[in-house]
Amino acid sequence: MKIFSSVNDVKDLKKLLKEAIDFKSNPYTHSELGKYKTIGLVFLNPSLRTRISTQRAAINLGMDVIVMNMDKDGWALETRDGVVMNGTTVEHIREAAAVMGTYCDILGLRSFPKLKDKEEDYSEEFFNKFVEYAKIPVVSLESATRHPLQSLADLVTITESNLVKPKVVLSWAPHVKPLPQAVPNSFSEWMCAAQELGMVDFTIACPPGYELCNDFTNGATIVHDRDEAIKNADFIYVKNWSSFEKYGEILPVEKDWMLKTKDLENTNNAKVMHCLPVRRDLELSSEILDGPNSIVIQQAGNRLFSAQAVLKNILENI
Ligand SMILES: NCCC[C@H](NC(=O)CCC(=O)O)C(=O)O
Ligand SMILES: NC(=O)OP(=O)(O)O
Repeated sequence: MKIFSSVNDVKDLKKLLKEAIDFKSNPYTHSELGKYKTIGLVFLNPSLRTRISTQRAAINLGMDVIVMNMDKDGWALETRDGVVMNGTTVEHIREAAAVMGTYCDILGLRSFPKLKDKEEDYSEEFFNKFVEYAKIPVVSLESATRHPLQSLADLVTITESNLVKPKVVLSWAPHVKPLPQAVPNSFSEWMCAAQELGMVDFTIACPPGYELCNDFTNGATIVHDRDEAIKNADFIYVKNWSSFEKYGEILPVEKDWMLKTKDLENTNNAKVMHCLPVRRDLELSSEILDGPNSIVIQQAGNRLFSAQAVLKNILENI
């Protein structure tokens, strides 16, 4: 593996899952693999889980880690070609990515979408340019349209339950801010791939107008009635996202979509997931987060072993 930006970069999904699960019981089996290798983690947006789990994953593999908070500590980046840089941007991504590529063996990049221009965000222009100019392996730490390290950890969490073909429901949740579609797109893409392998049964529940881009939902059952969708569910993945159709907008929603304990009555005692950070009692009720059905901490814990499996695969190819 040279680039990790989506499920399409994974040759053998079941093998990668097994590697992640194996690292959970034996984190130091490859502690020499990354000796004298350095990963640079470049953040254009905030992060808690991705930052720390990827650092720890690299350390477990014997790597050195450099973190660059580009948004706070770097020069303002220009991404457009052919412009005279007489405004606020100081350094072009052509030089910035190329230079970081000479200092590191692997780079990780977090860059959220701007949510203004659908075409610009969905072309993954920023991530792709970074890959092109860095000229070394790059791992997505969440890009404009996907969050593959999160989705791998999500699939690890579902797989380690050992349920046979569990019913998994991605359930839209309310929020006060327009959030990216990256997490739900990516979760859906990975669940659709897992469904093709017979591993899960996958449904998306969202209010009308909140349907995700078709490119990510191939094979998913899509419904607008949340209560119907979660009947007999084994896992409910709660997440807010802004509208794809009316790009980046928050649309009026009739019903109360925040999941509460009583909503779990007709489920198969569903485990509740969320990528975090979560806004309590806005996106998800505290009674669920603090109750026995929440597995959000276990899910976040699996970020470490998922990142480790991905870095192992990249290190084996450089
Ligand atoms: N990396 C995990 C999710 C990141 C982002 N959440 C946020 O921006 C939350 C912001 C807030 O709640 O104000 C998202 O949903 O894509
Ligand atoms: N879930 C997740 O990616 O969290 P951070 O944004 O804190 O990294």
